[in-house]
Amino acid sequence: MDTWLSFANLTSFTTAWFVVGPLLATAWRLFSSCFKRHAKALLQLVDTDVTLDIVRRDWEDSIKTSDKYSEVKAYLAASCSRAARALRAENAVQGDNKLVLTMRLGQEVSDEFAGVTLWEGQEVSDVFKGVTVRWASVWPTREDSSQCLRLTFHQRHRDLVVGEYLPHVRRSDRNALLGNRRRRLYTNKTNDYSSMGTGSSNKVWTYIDFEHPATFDTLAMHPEKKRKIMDELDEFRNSKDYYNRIGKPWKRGYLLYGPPGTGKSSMIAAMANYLSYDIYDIELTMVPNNTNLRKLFIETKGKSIIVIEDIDCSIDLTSHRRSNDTAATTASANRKRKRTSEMTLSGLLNFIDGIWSAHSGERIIVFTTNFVDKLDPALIRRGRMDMKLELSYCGFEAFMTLAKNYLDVDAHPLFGTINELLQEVEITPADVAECLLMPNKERNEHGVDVCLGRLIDELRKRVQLDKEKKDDMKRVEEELAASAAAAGVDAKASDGEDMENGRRMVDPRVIRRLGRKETKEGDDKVAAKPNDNLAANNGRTVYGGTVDDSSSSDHGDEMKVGADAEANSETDHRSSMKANGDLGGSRDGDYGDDLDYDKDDYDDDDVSSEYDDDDDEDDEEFDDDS
Ligand SMILES: Nc1ncnc2c1ncn2[C@@H]1O[C@H](COP(=O)(O)OP(=O)(O)OP(=O)(O)O)[C@@H](O)[C@H]1O
Repeated sequence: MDTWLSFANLTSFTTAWFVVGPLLATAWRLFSSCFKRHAKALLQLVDTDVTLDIVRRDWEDSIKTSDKYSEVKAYLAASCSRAARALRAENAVQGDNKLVLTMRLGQEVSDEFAGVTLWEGQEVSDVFKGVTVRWASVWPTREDSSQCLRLTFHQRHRDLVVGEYLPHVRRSDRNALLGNRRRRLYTNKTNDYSSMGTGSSNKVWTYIDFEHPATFDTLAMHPEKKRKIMDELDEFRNSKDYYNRIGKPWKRGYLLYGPPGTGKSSMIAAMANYLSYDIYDIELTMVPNNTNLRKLFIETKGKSIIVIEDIDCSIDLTSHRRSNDTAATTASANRKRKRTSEMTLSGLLNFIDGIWSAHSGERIIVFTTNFVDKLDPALIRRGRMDMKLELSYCGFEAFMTLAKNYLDVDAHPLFGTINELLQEVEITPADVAECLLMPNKERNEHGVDVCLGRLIDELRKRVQLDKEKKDDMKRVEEELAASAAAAGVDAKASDGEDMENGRRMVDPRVIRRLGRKETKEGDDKVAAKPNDNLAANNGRTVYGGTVDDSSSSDHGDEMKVGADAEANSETDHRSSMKANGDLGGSRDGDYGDDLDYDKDDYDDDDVSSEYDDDDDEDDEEFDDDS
């Protein structure tokens, strides 16, 4: 009976459970969803914070760290040393042994603004117009792959934070933010980074501290010119609104040109030190194509100087636009072109002032060259290169700066002599500086006299050599003219043309005739080559393509065979004159037969090995276009 009763109870309980269970479950579901809804509303009443993420990259496949991320990071880095526990030490400006502490990402940091700091453990808040905000650095997680700086603030301050605080952070001057952090000198990595991903390890630039001590004070140039450059730089850095108004990217282009040793690199260093900008020194020959160049430019930051030195050697800036101008193409240029990349002039121009140029705030682009005439006019046209600055030989004003820097003298009885000599000869500031360098052993009361005396000796030597060069030049011209007249060719027709860097080219027909050696008609291929590109340069008679200006201190009494100055097949100028001298007694119209070449110096093997290097275009260059 009991068993039956308990069985009946169990059955009714089970039945009841089957009926009541679902009802209970439904009721619970209703209750919990209702509770959750209200709990959420309740929570919102309690938790009033809003978070705003400043992400490192605006979208997944962005190739650039976003500007706002960099700006906020710089803003935070400036004040982190007071709050963050993980710091990074950077060198302070030169001469200052202190370290600049900046934030290491991954730490909660706080910021102080308007003089009030609320500090609570790791969380110090920035107070802006009485409103407190907090910052944190957030690393990517499995759910969210973006790295960001997270700003937390009360929701009722949303308008103030978004409308005023964030613009304030972004506007803050980076110089003030980074305090006296040392400037950086960036250079491009050598790898092909067009295929790189977007991770932070895939950086296209590497850098070192920029420690060049040149300033406008130490730069030797005319004070007025110097003042003008400094004024322009000041105007540029304060012209953000102006550039916005006229709809131009906030950038400025400088072309620095002049002979080696006249201070182009020193000028760039002085500009960077004056503006407190970083320098990005682009080695164009390491950039395989335009895609890589784009990546490089995009990864530069504002407040920087982008430098491309010796632009004429880095990229072929002439042939694309002047394919017919074969005469200006030299053998060495052709070789360099072979080495260079698929990067083009138009690719470069695109980054100077194309649609890619307008990013990341103010920047200065500087090109340097020793040969301004070689550059494509498109590259240096107005608007693209805002200022073309010639750095030239040392004048008296520039010398005075060097004397002050090197010898600490403002006046000296020898200055008058130096002034006179400087007007007679060309000497670079680098060469003057060399004379004024005072070794330890000379540092006594006569040291200044010794250095100035050394400079005067050097200047006098150059005056004498210049005179000799001019005499030689005159004689060569007379001899060429006489030879040409005898050959029935108008030597003046094309000579005097300034084909390259002031070098005088002589009518190729004269050259061909002068150079022909034991040749039959139509068979002058090898024999004519040594002389095909004879050029007279300041008294030097040069066979081949390029005159190396740096060898001008060799004072010109030389004859060279070869495509460029690296060719060391030099011989005494006098022997070349011998060849020319024999021309005078040559037979009518056939000077080649009478040429008395020194076989050792003009051995065919030497000649052909010189020319083997050249490509077809070189031959074109030497073609007689008559
Ligand atoms: N205008 C100048 N003022 C002060 N120093 C100078 C000047 N020009 C040259 N010098 C001295 O000569 C050295 C070489 O100068 P710098 O490298 O600036 O010349 P550059 O024109 O850039 O030469 P290059 O074309 O060969 O690169 C400098 O370290 C500096 O000591």
